[in-house]
Amino acid sequence: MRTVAKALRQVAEGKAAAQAEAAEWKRKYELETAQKQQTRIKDCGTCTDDNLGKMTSQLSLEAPASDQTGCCGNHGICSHEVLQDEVPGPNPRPSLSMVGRKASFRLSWGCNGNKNGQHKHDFVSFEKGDITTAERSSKQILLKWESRPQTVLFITKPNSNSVRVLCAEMVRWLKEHKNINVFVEPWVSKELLTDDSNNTVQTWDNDDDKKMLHKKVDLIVTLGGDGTVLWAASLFKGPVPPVVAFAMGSLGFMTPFPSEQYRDCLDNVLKGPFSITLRNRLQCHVIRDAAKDEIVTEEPILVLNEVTIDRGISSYLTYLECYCDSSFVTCVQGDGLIISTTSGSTAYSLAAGGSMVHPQVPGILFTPICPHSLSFRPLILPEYVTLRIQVPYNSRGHAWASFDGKDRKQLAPGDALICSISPWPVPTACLVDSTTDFLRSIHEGLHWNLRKTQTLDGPRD
Ligand SMILES: NC(=O)c1ccc[n+]([C@@H]2O[C@H](COP(=O)([O-])OP(=O)(O)OC[C@H]3O[C@@H](n4cnc5c(N)ncnc54)[C@H](O)[C@@H]3O)[C@@H](O)[C@H]2O)c1
Ligand SMILES: Nc1ncnc2c1ncn2[C@@H]1O[C@H](COP(=O)(O)OP(=O)(O)OP(=O)(O)O)[C@@H](O)[C@H]1O
Repeated sequence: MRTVAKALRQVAEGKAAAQAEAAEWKRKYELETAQKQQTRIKDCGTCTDDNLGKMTSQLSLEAPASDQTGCCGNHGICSHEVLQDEVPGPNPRPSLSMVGRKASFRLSWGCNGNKNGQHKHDFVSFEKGDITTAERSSKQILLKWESRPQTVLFITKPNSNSVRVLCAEMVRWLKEHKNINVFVEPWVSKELLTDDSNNTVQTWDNDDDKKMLHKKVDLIVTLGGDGTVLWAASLFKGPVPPVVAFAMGSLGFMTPFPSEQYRDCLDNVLKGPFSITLRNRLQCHVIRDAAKDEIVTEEPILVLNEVTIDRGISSYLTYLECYCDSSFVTCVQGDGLIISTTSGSTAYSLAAGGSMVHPQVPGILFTPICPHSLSFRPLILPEYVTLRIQVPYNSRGHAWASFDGKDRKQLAPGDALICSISPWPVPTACLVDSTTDFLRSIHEGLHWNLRKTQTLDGPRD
């Protein structure tokens, strides 16, 4: 019996290794294709130092010659790609014809007093108004507008009267005092219209328009808690415009801006420059055993916090085989496994015993949920790896994957989940800077290491 089990395991491992290799080649091919198709950075030498110029030699930005103007900065990546106004067709839809040009901006390293940019280690590339990052910057990133932002998308927590009232007030202020175009979700436009607060907000009426939001929106404003930030990010399957998250929830780990000071906060952001945290996301592919030979089985799912694979309603232990690139990591036997971003390190992963990690630390957290083993400690893996979580053929039950706590998908024996860092981070505006905001949130949100101070009286050395 043991020999048979060993043989079964060897077959499963062999198959899994082959699948891992196939998954890795597919990922590399997709990444290379995406880089070739996307952009080419030409003649941007004045805004990058030699080091950066070498690293960005493979990437380039195709900006139409007529739009290409001289670089304006010395320590950042500029793009002068400005999207053409939509030319109204025979019956132009208001949401299309009213949108002006998308603002362009420059990302630079906020090194204190250092003028020659020698701190630049990794780079952030800016392509056609979309922020992508192949590596992580090791310094505070600043966003500086190169043209005035004109369009703001509001994402609000549902079923909250205070949020609805504030949203209507902010929309009115932005339109009357800042001449900003406002987009809202379809259900919000109905509320604002019934409120008659300001019936010239724009929305979308189909998925094609929704997919093009990142080409029209300069800034996202969220009114709610962390879940509203997660929801806002989930609307963007590719590049995400900068997010300004106002705190209207209970915890507010990713919502640093006080809602009562929205005028000053938005003034500062619209004027710029302002600090941003590039929050990496995980892109997850479900590979069905039945469709293992097809190149792509299901749409990738992007998560800002984590993807969990658990036993769902099954009363059996989960049994998951985990691979990192093509190396076998371990078998998880317990309630499940959390694969988390550093932003999600203070969420479910923390509750399951994982570490709290600064959101700018490049990494992927690997945290078991109630493992039935005394020695299974959480891991933090590099951000450049691809993880494959396989439900083995000899697993007693199915597993369930959930993405940022939602959209559960059942995984049958033989199915696998492939996870890697997405090239589309969520750029969130900082109230102060990435580190100050992170420390404030663990102090105020989680009361981290809050302890009475020992008094002076008592024994001495
Ligand atoms: N046992 C747990 O701690 C547990 C269980 C399920 C889900 N969650 C978390 O809830 C998230 C979904 O959030 P939601 O608001 O949609 O659901 P929700 O309304 O159930 O809120 C869950 C709580 O997690 C907090 N939270 C969310 N993201 C966070 C982050 N990055 N850092 C610190 N706290 C965070 C929220 O503020 C909220 O208080 C999931 O991604 C998961 O991380 C936690
Ligand atoms: N615009 C939206 N449309 C649909 N669902 C949303 C939207 N905004 C937020 N949600 C969902 O509503 C839930 C609650 O949102 P959120 O977490 O922001 O508020 P909260 O729970 O009151 O605050 P906290 O998370 O700080 O406790 C989340 O699960 C989130 O996914």
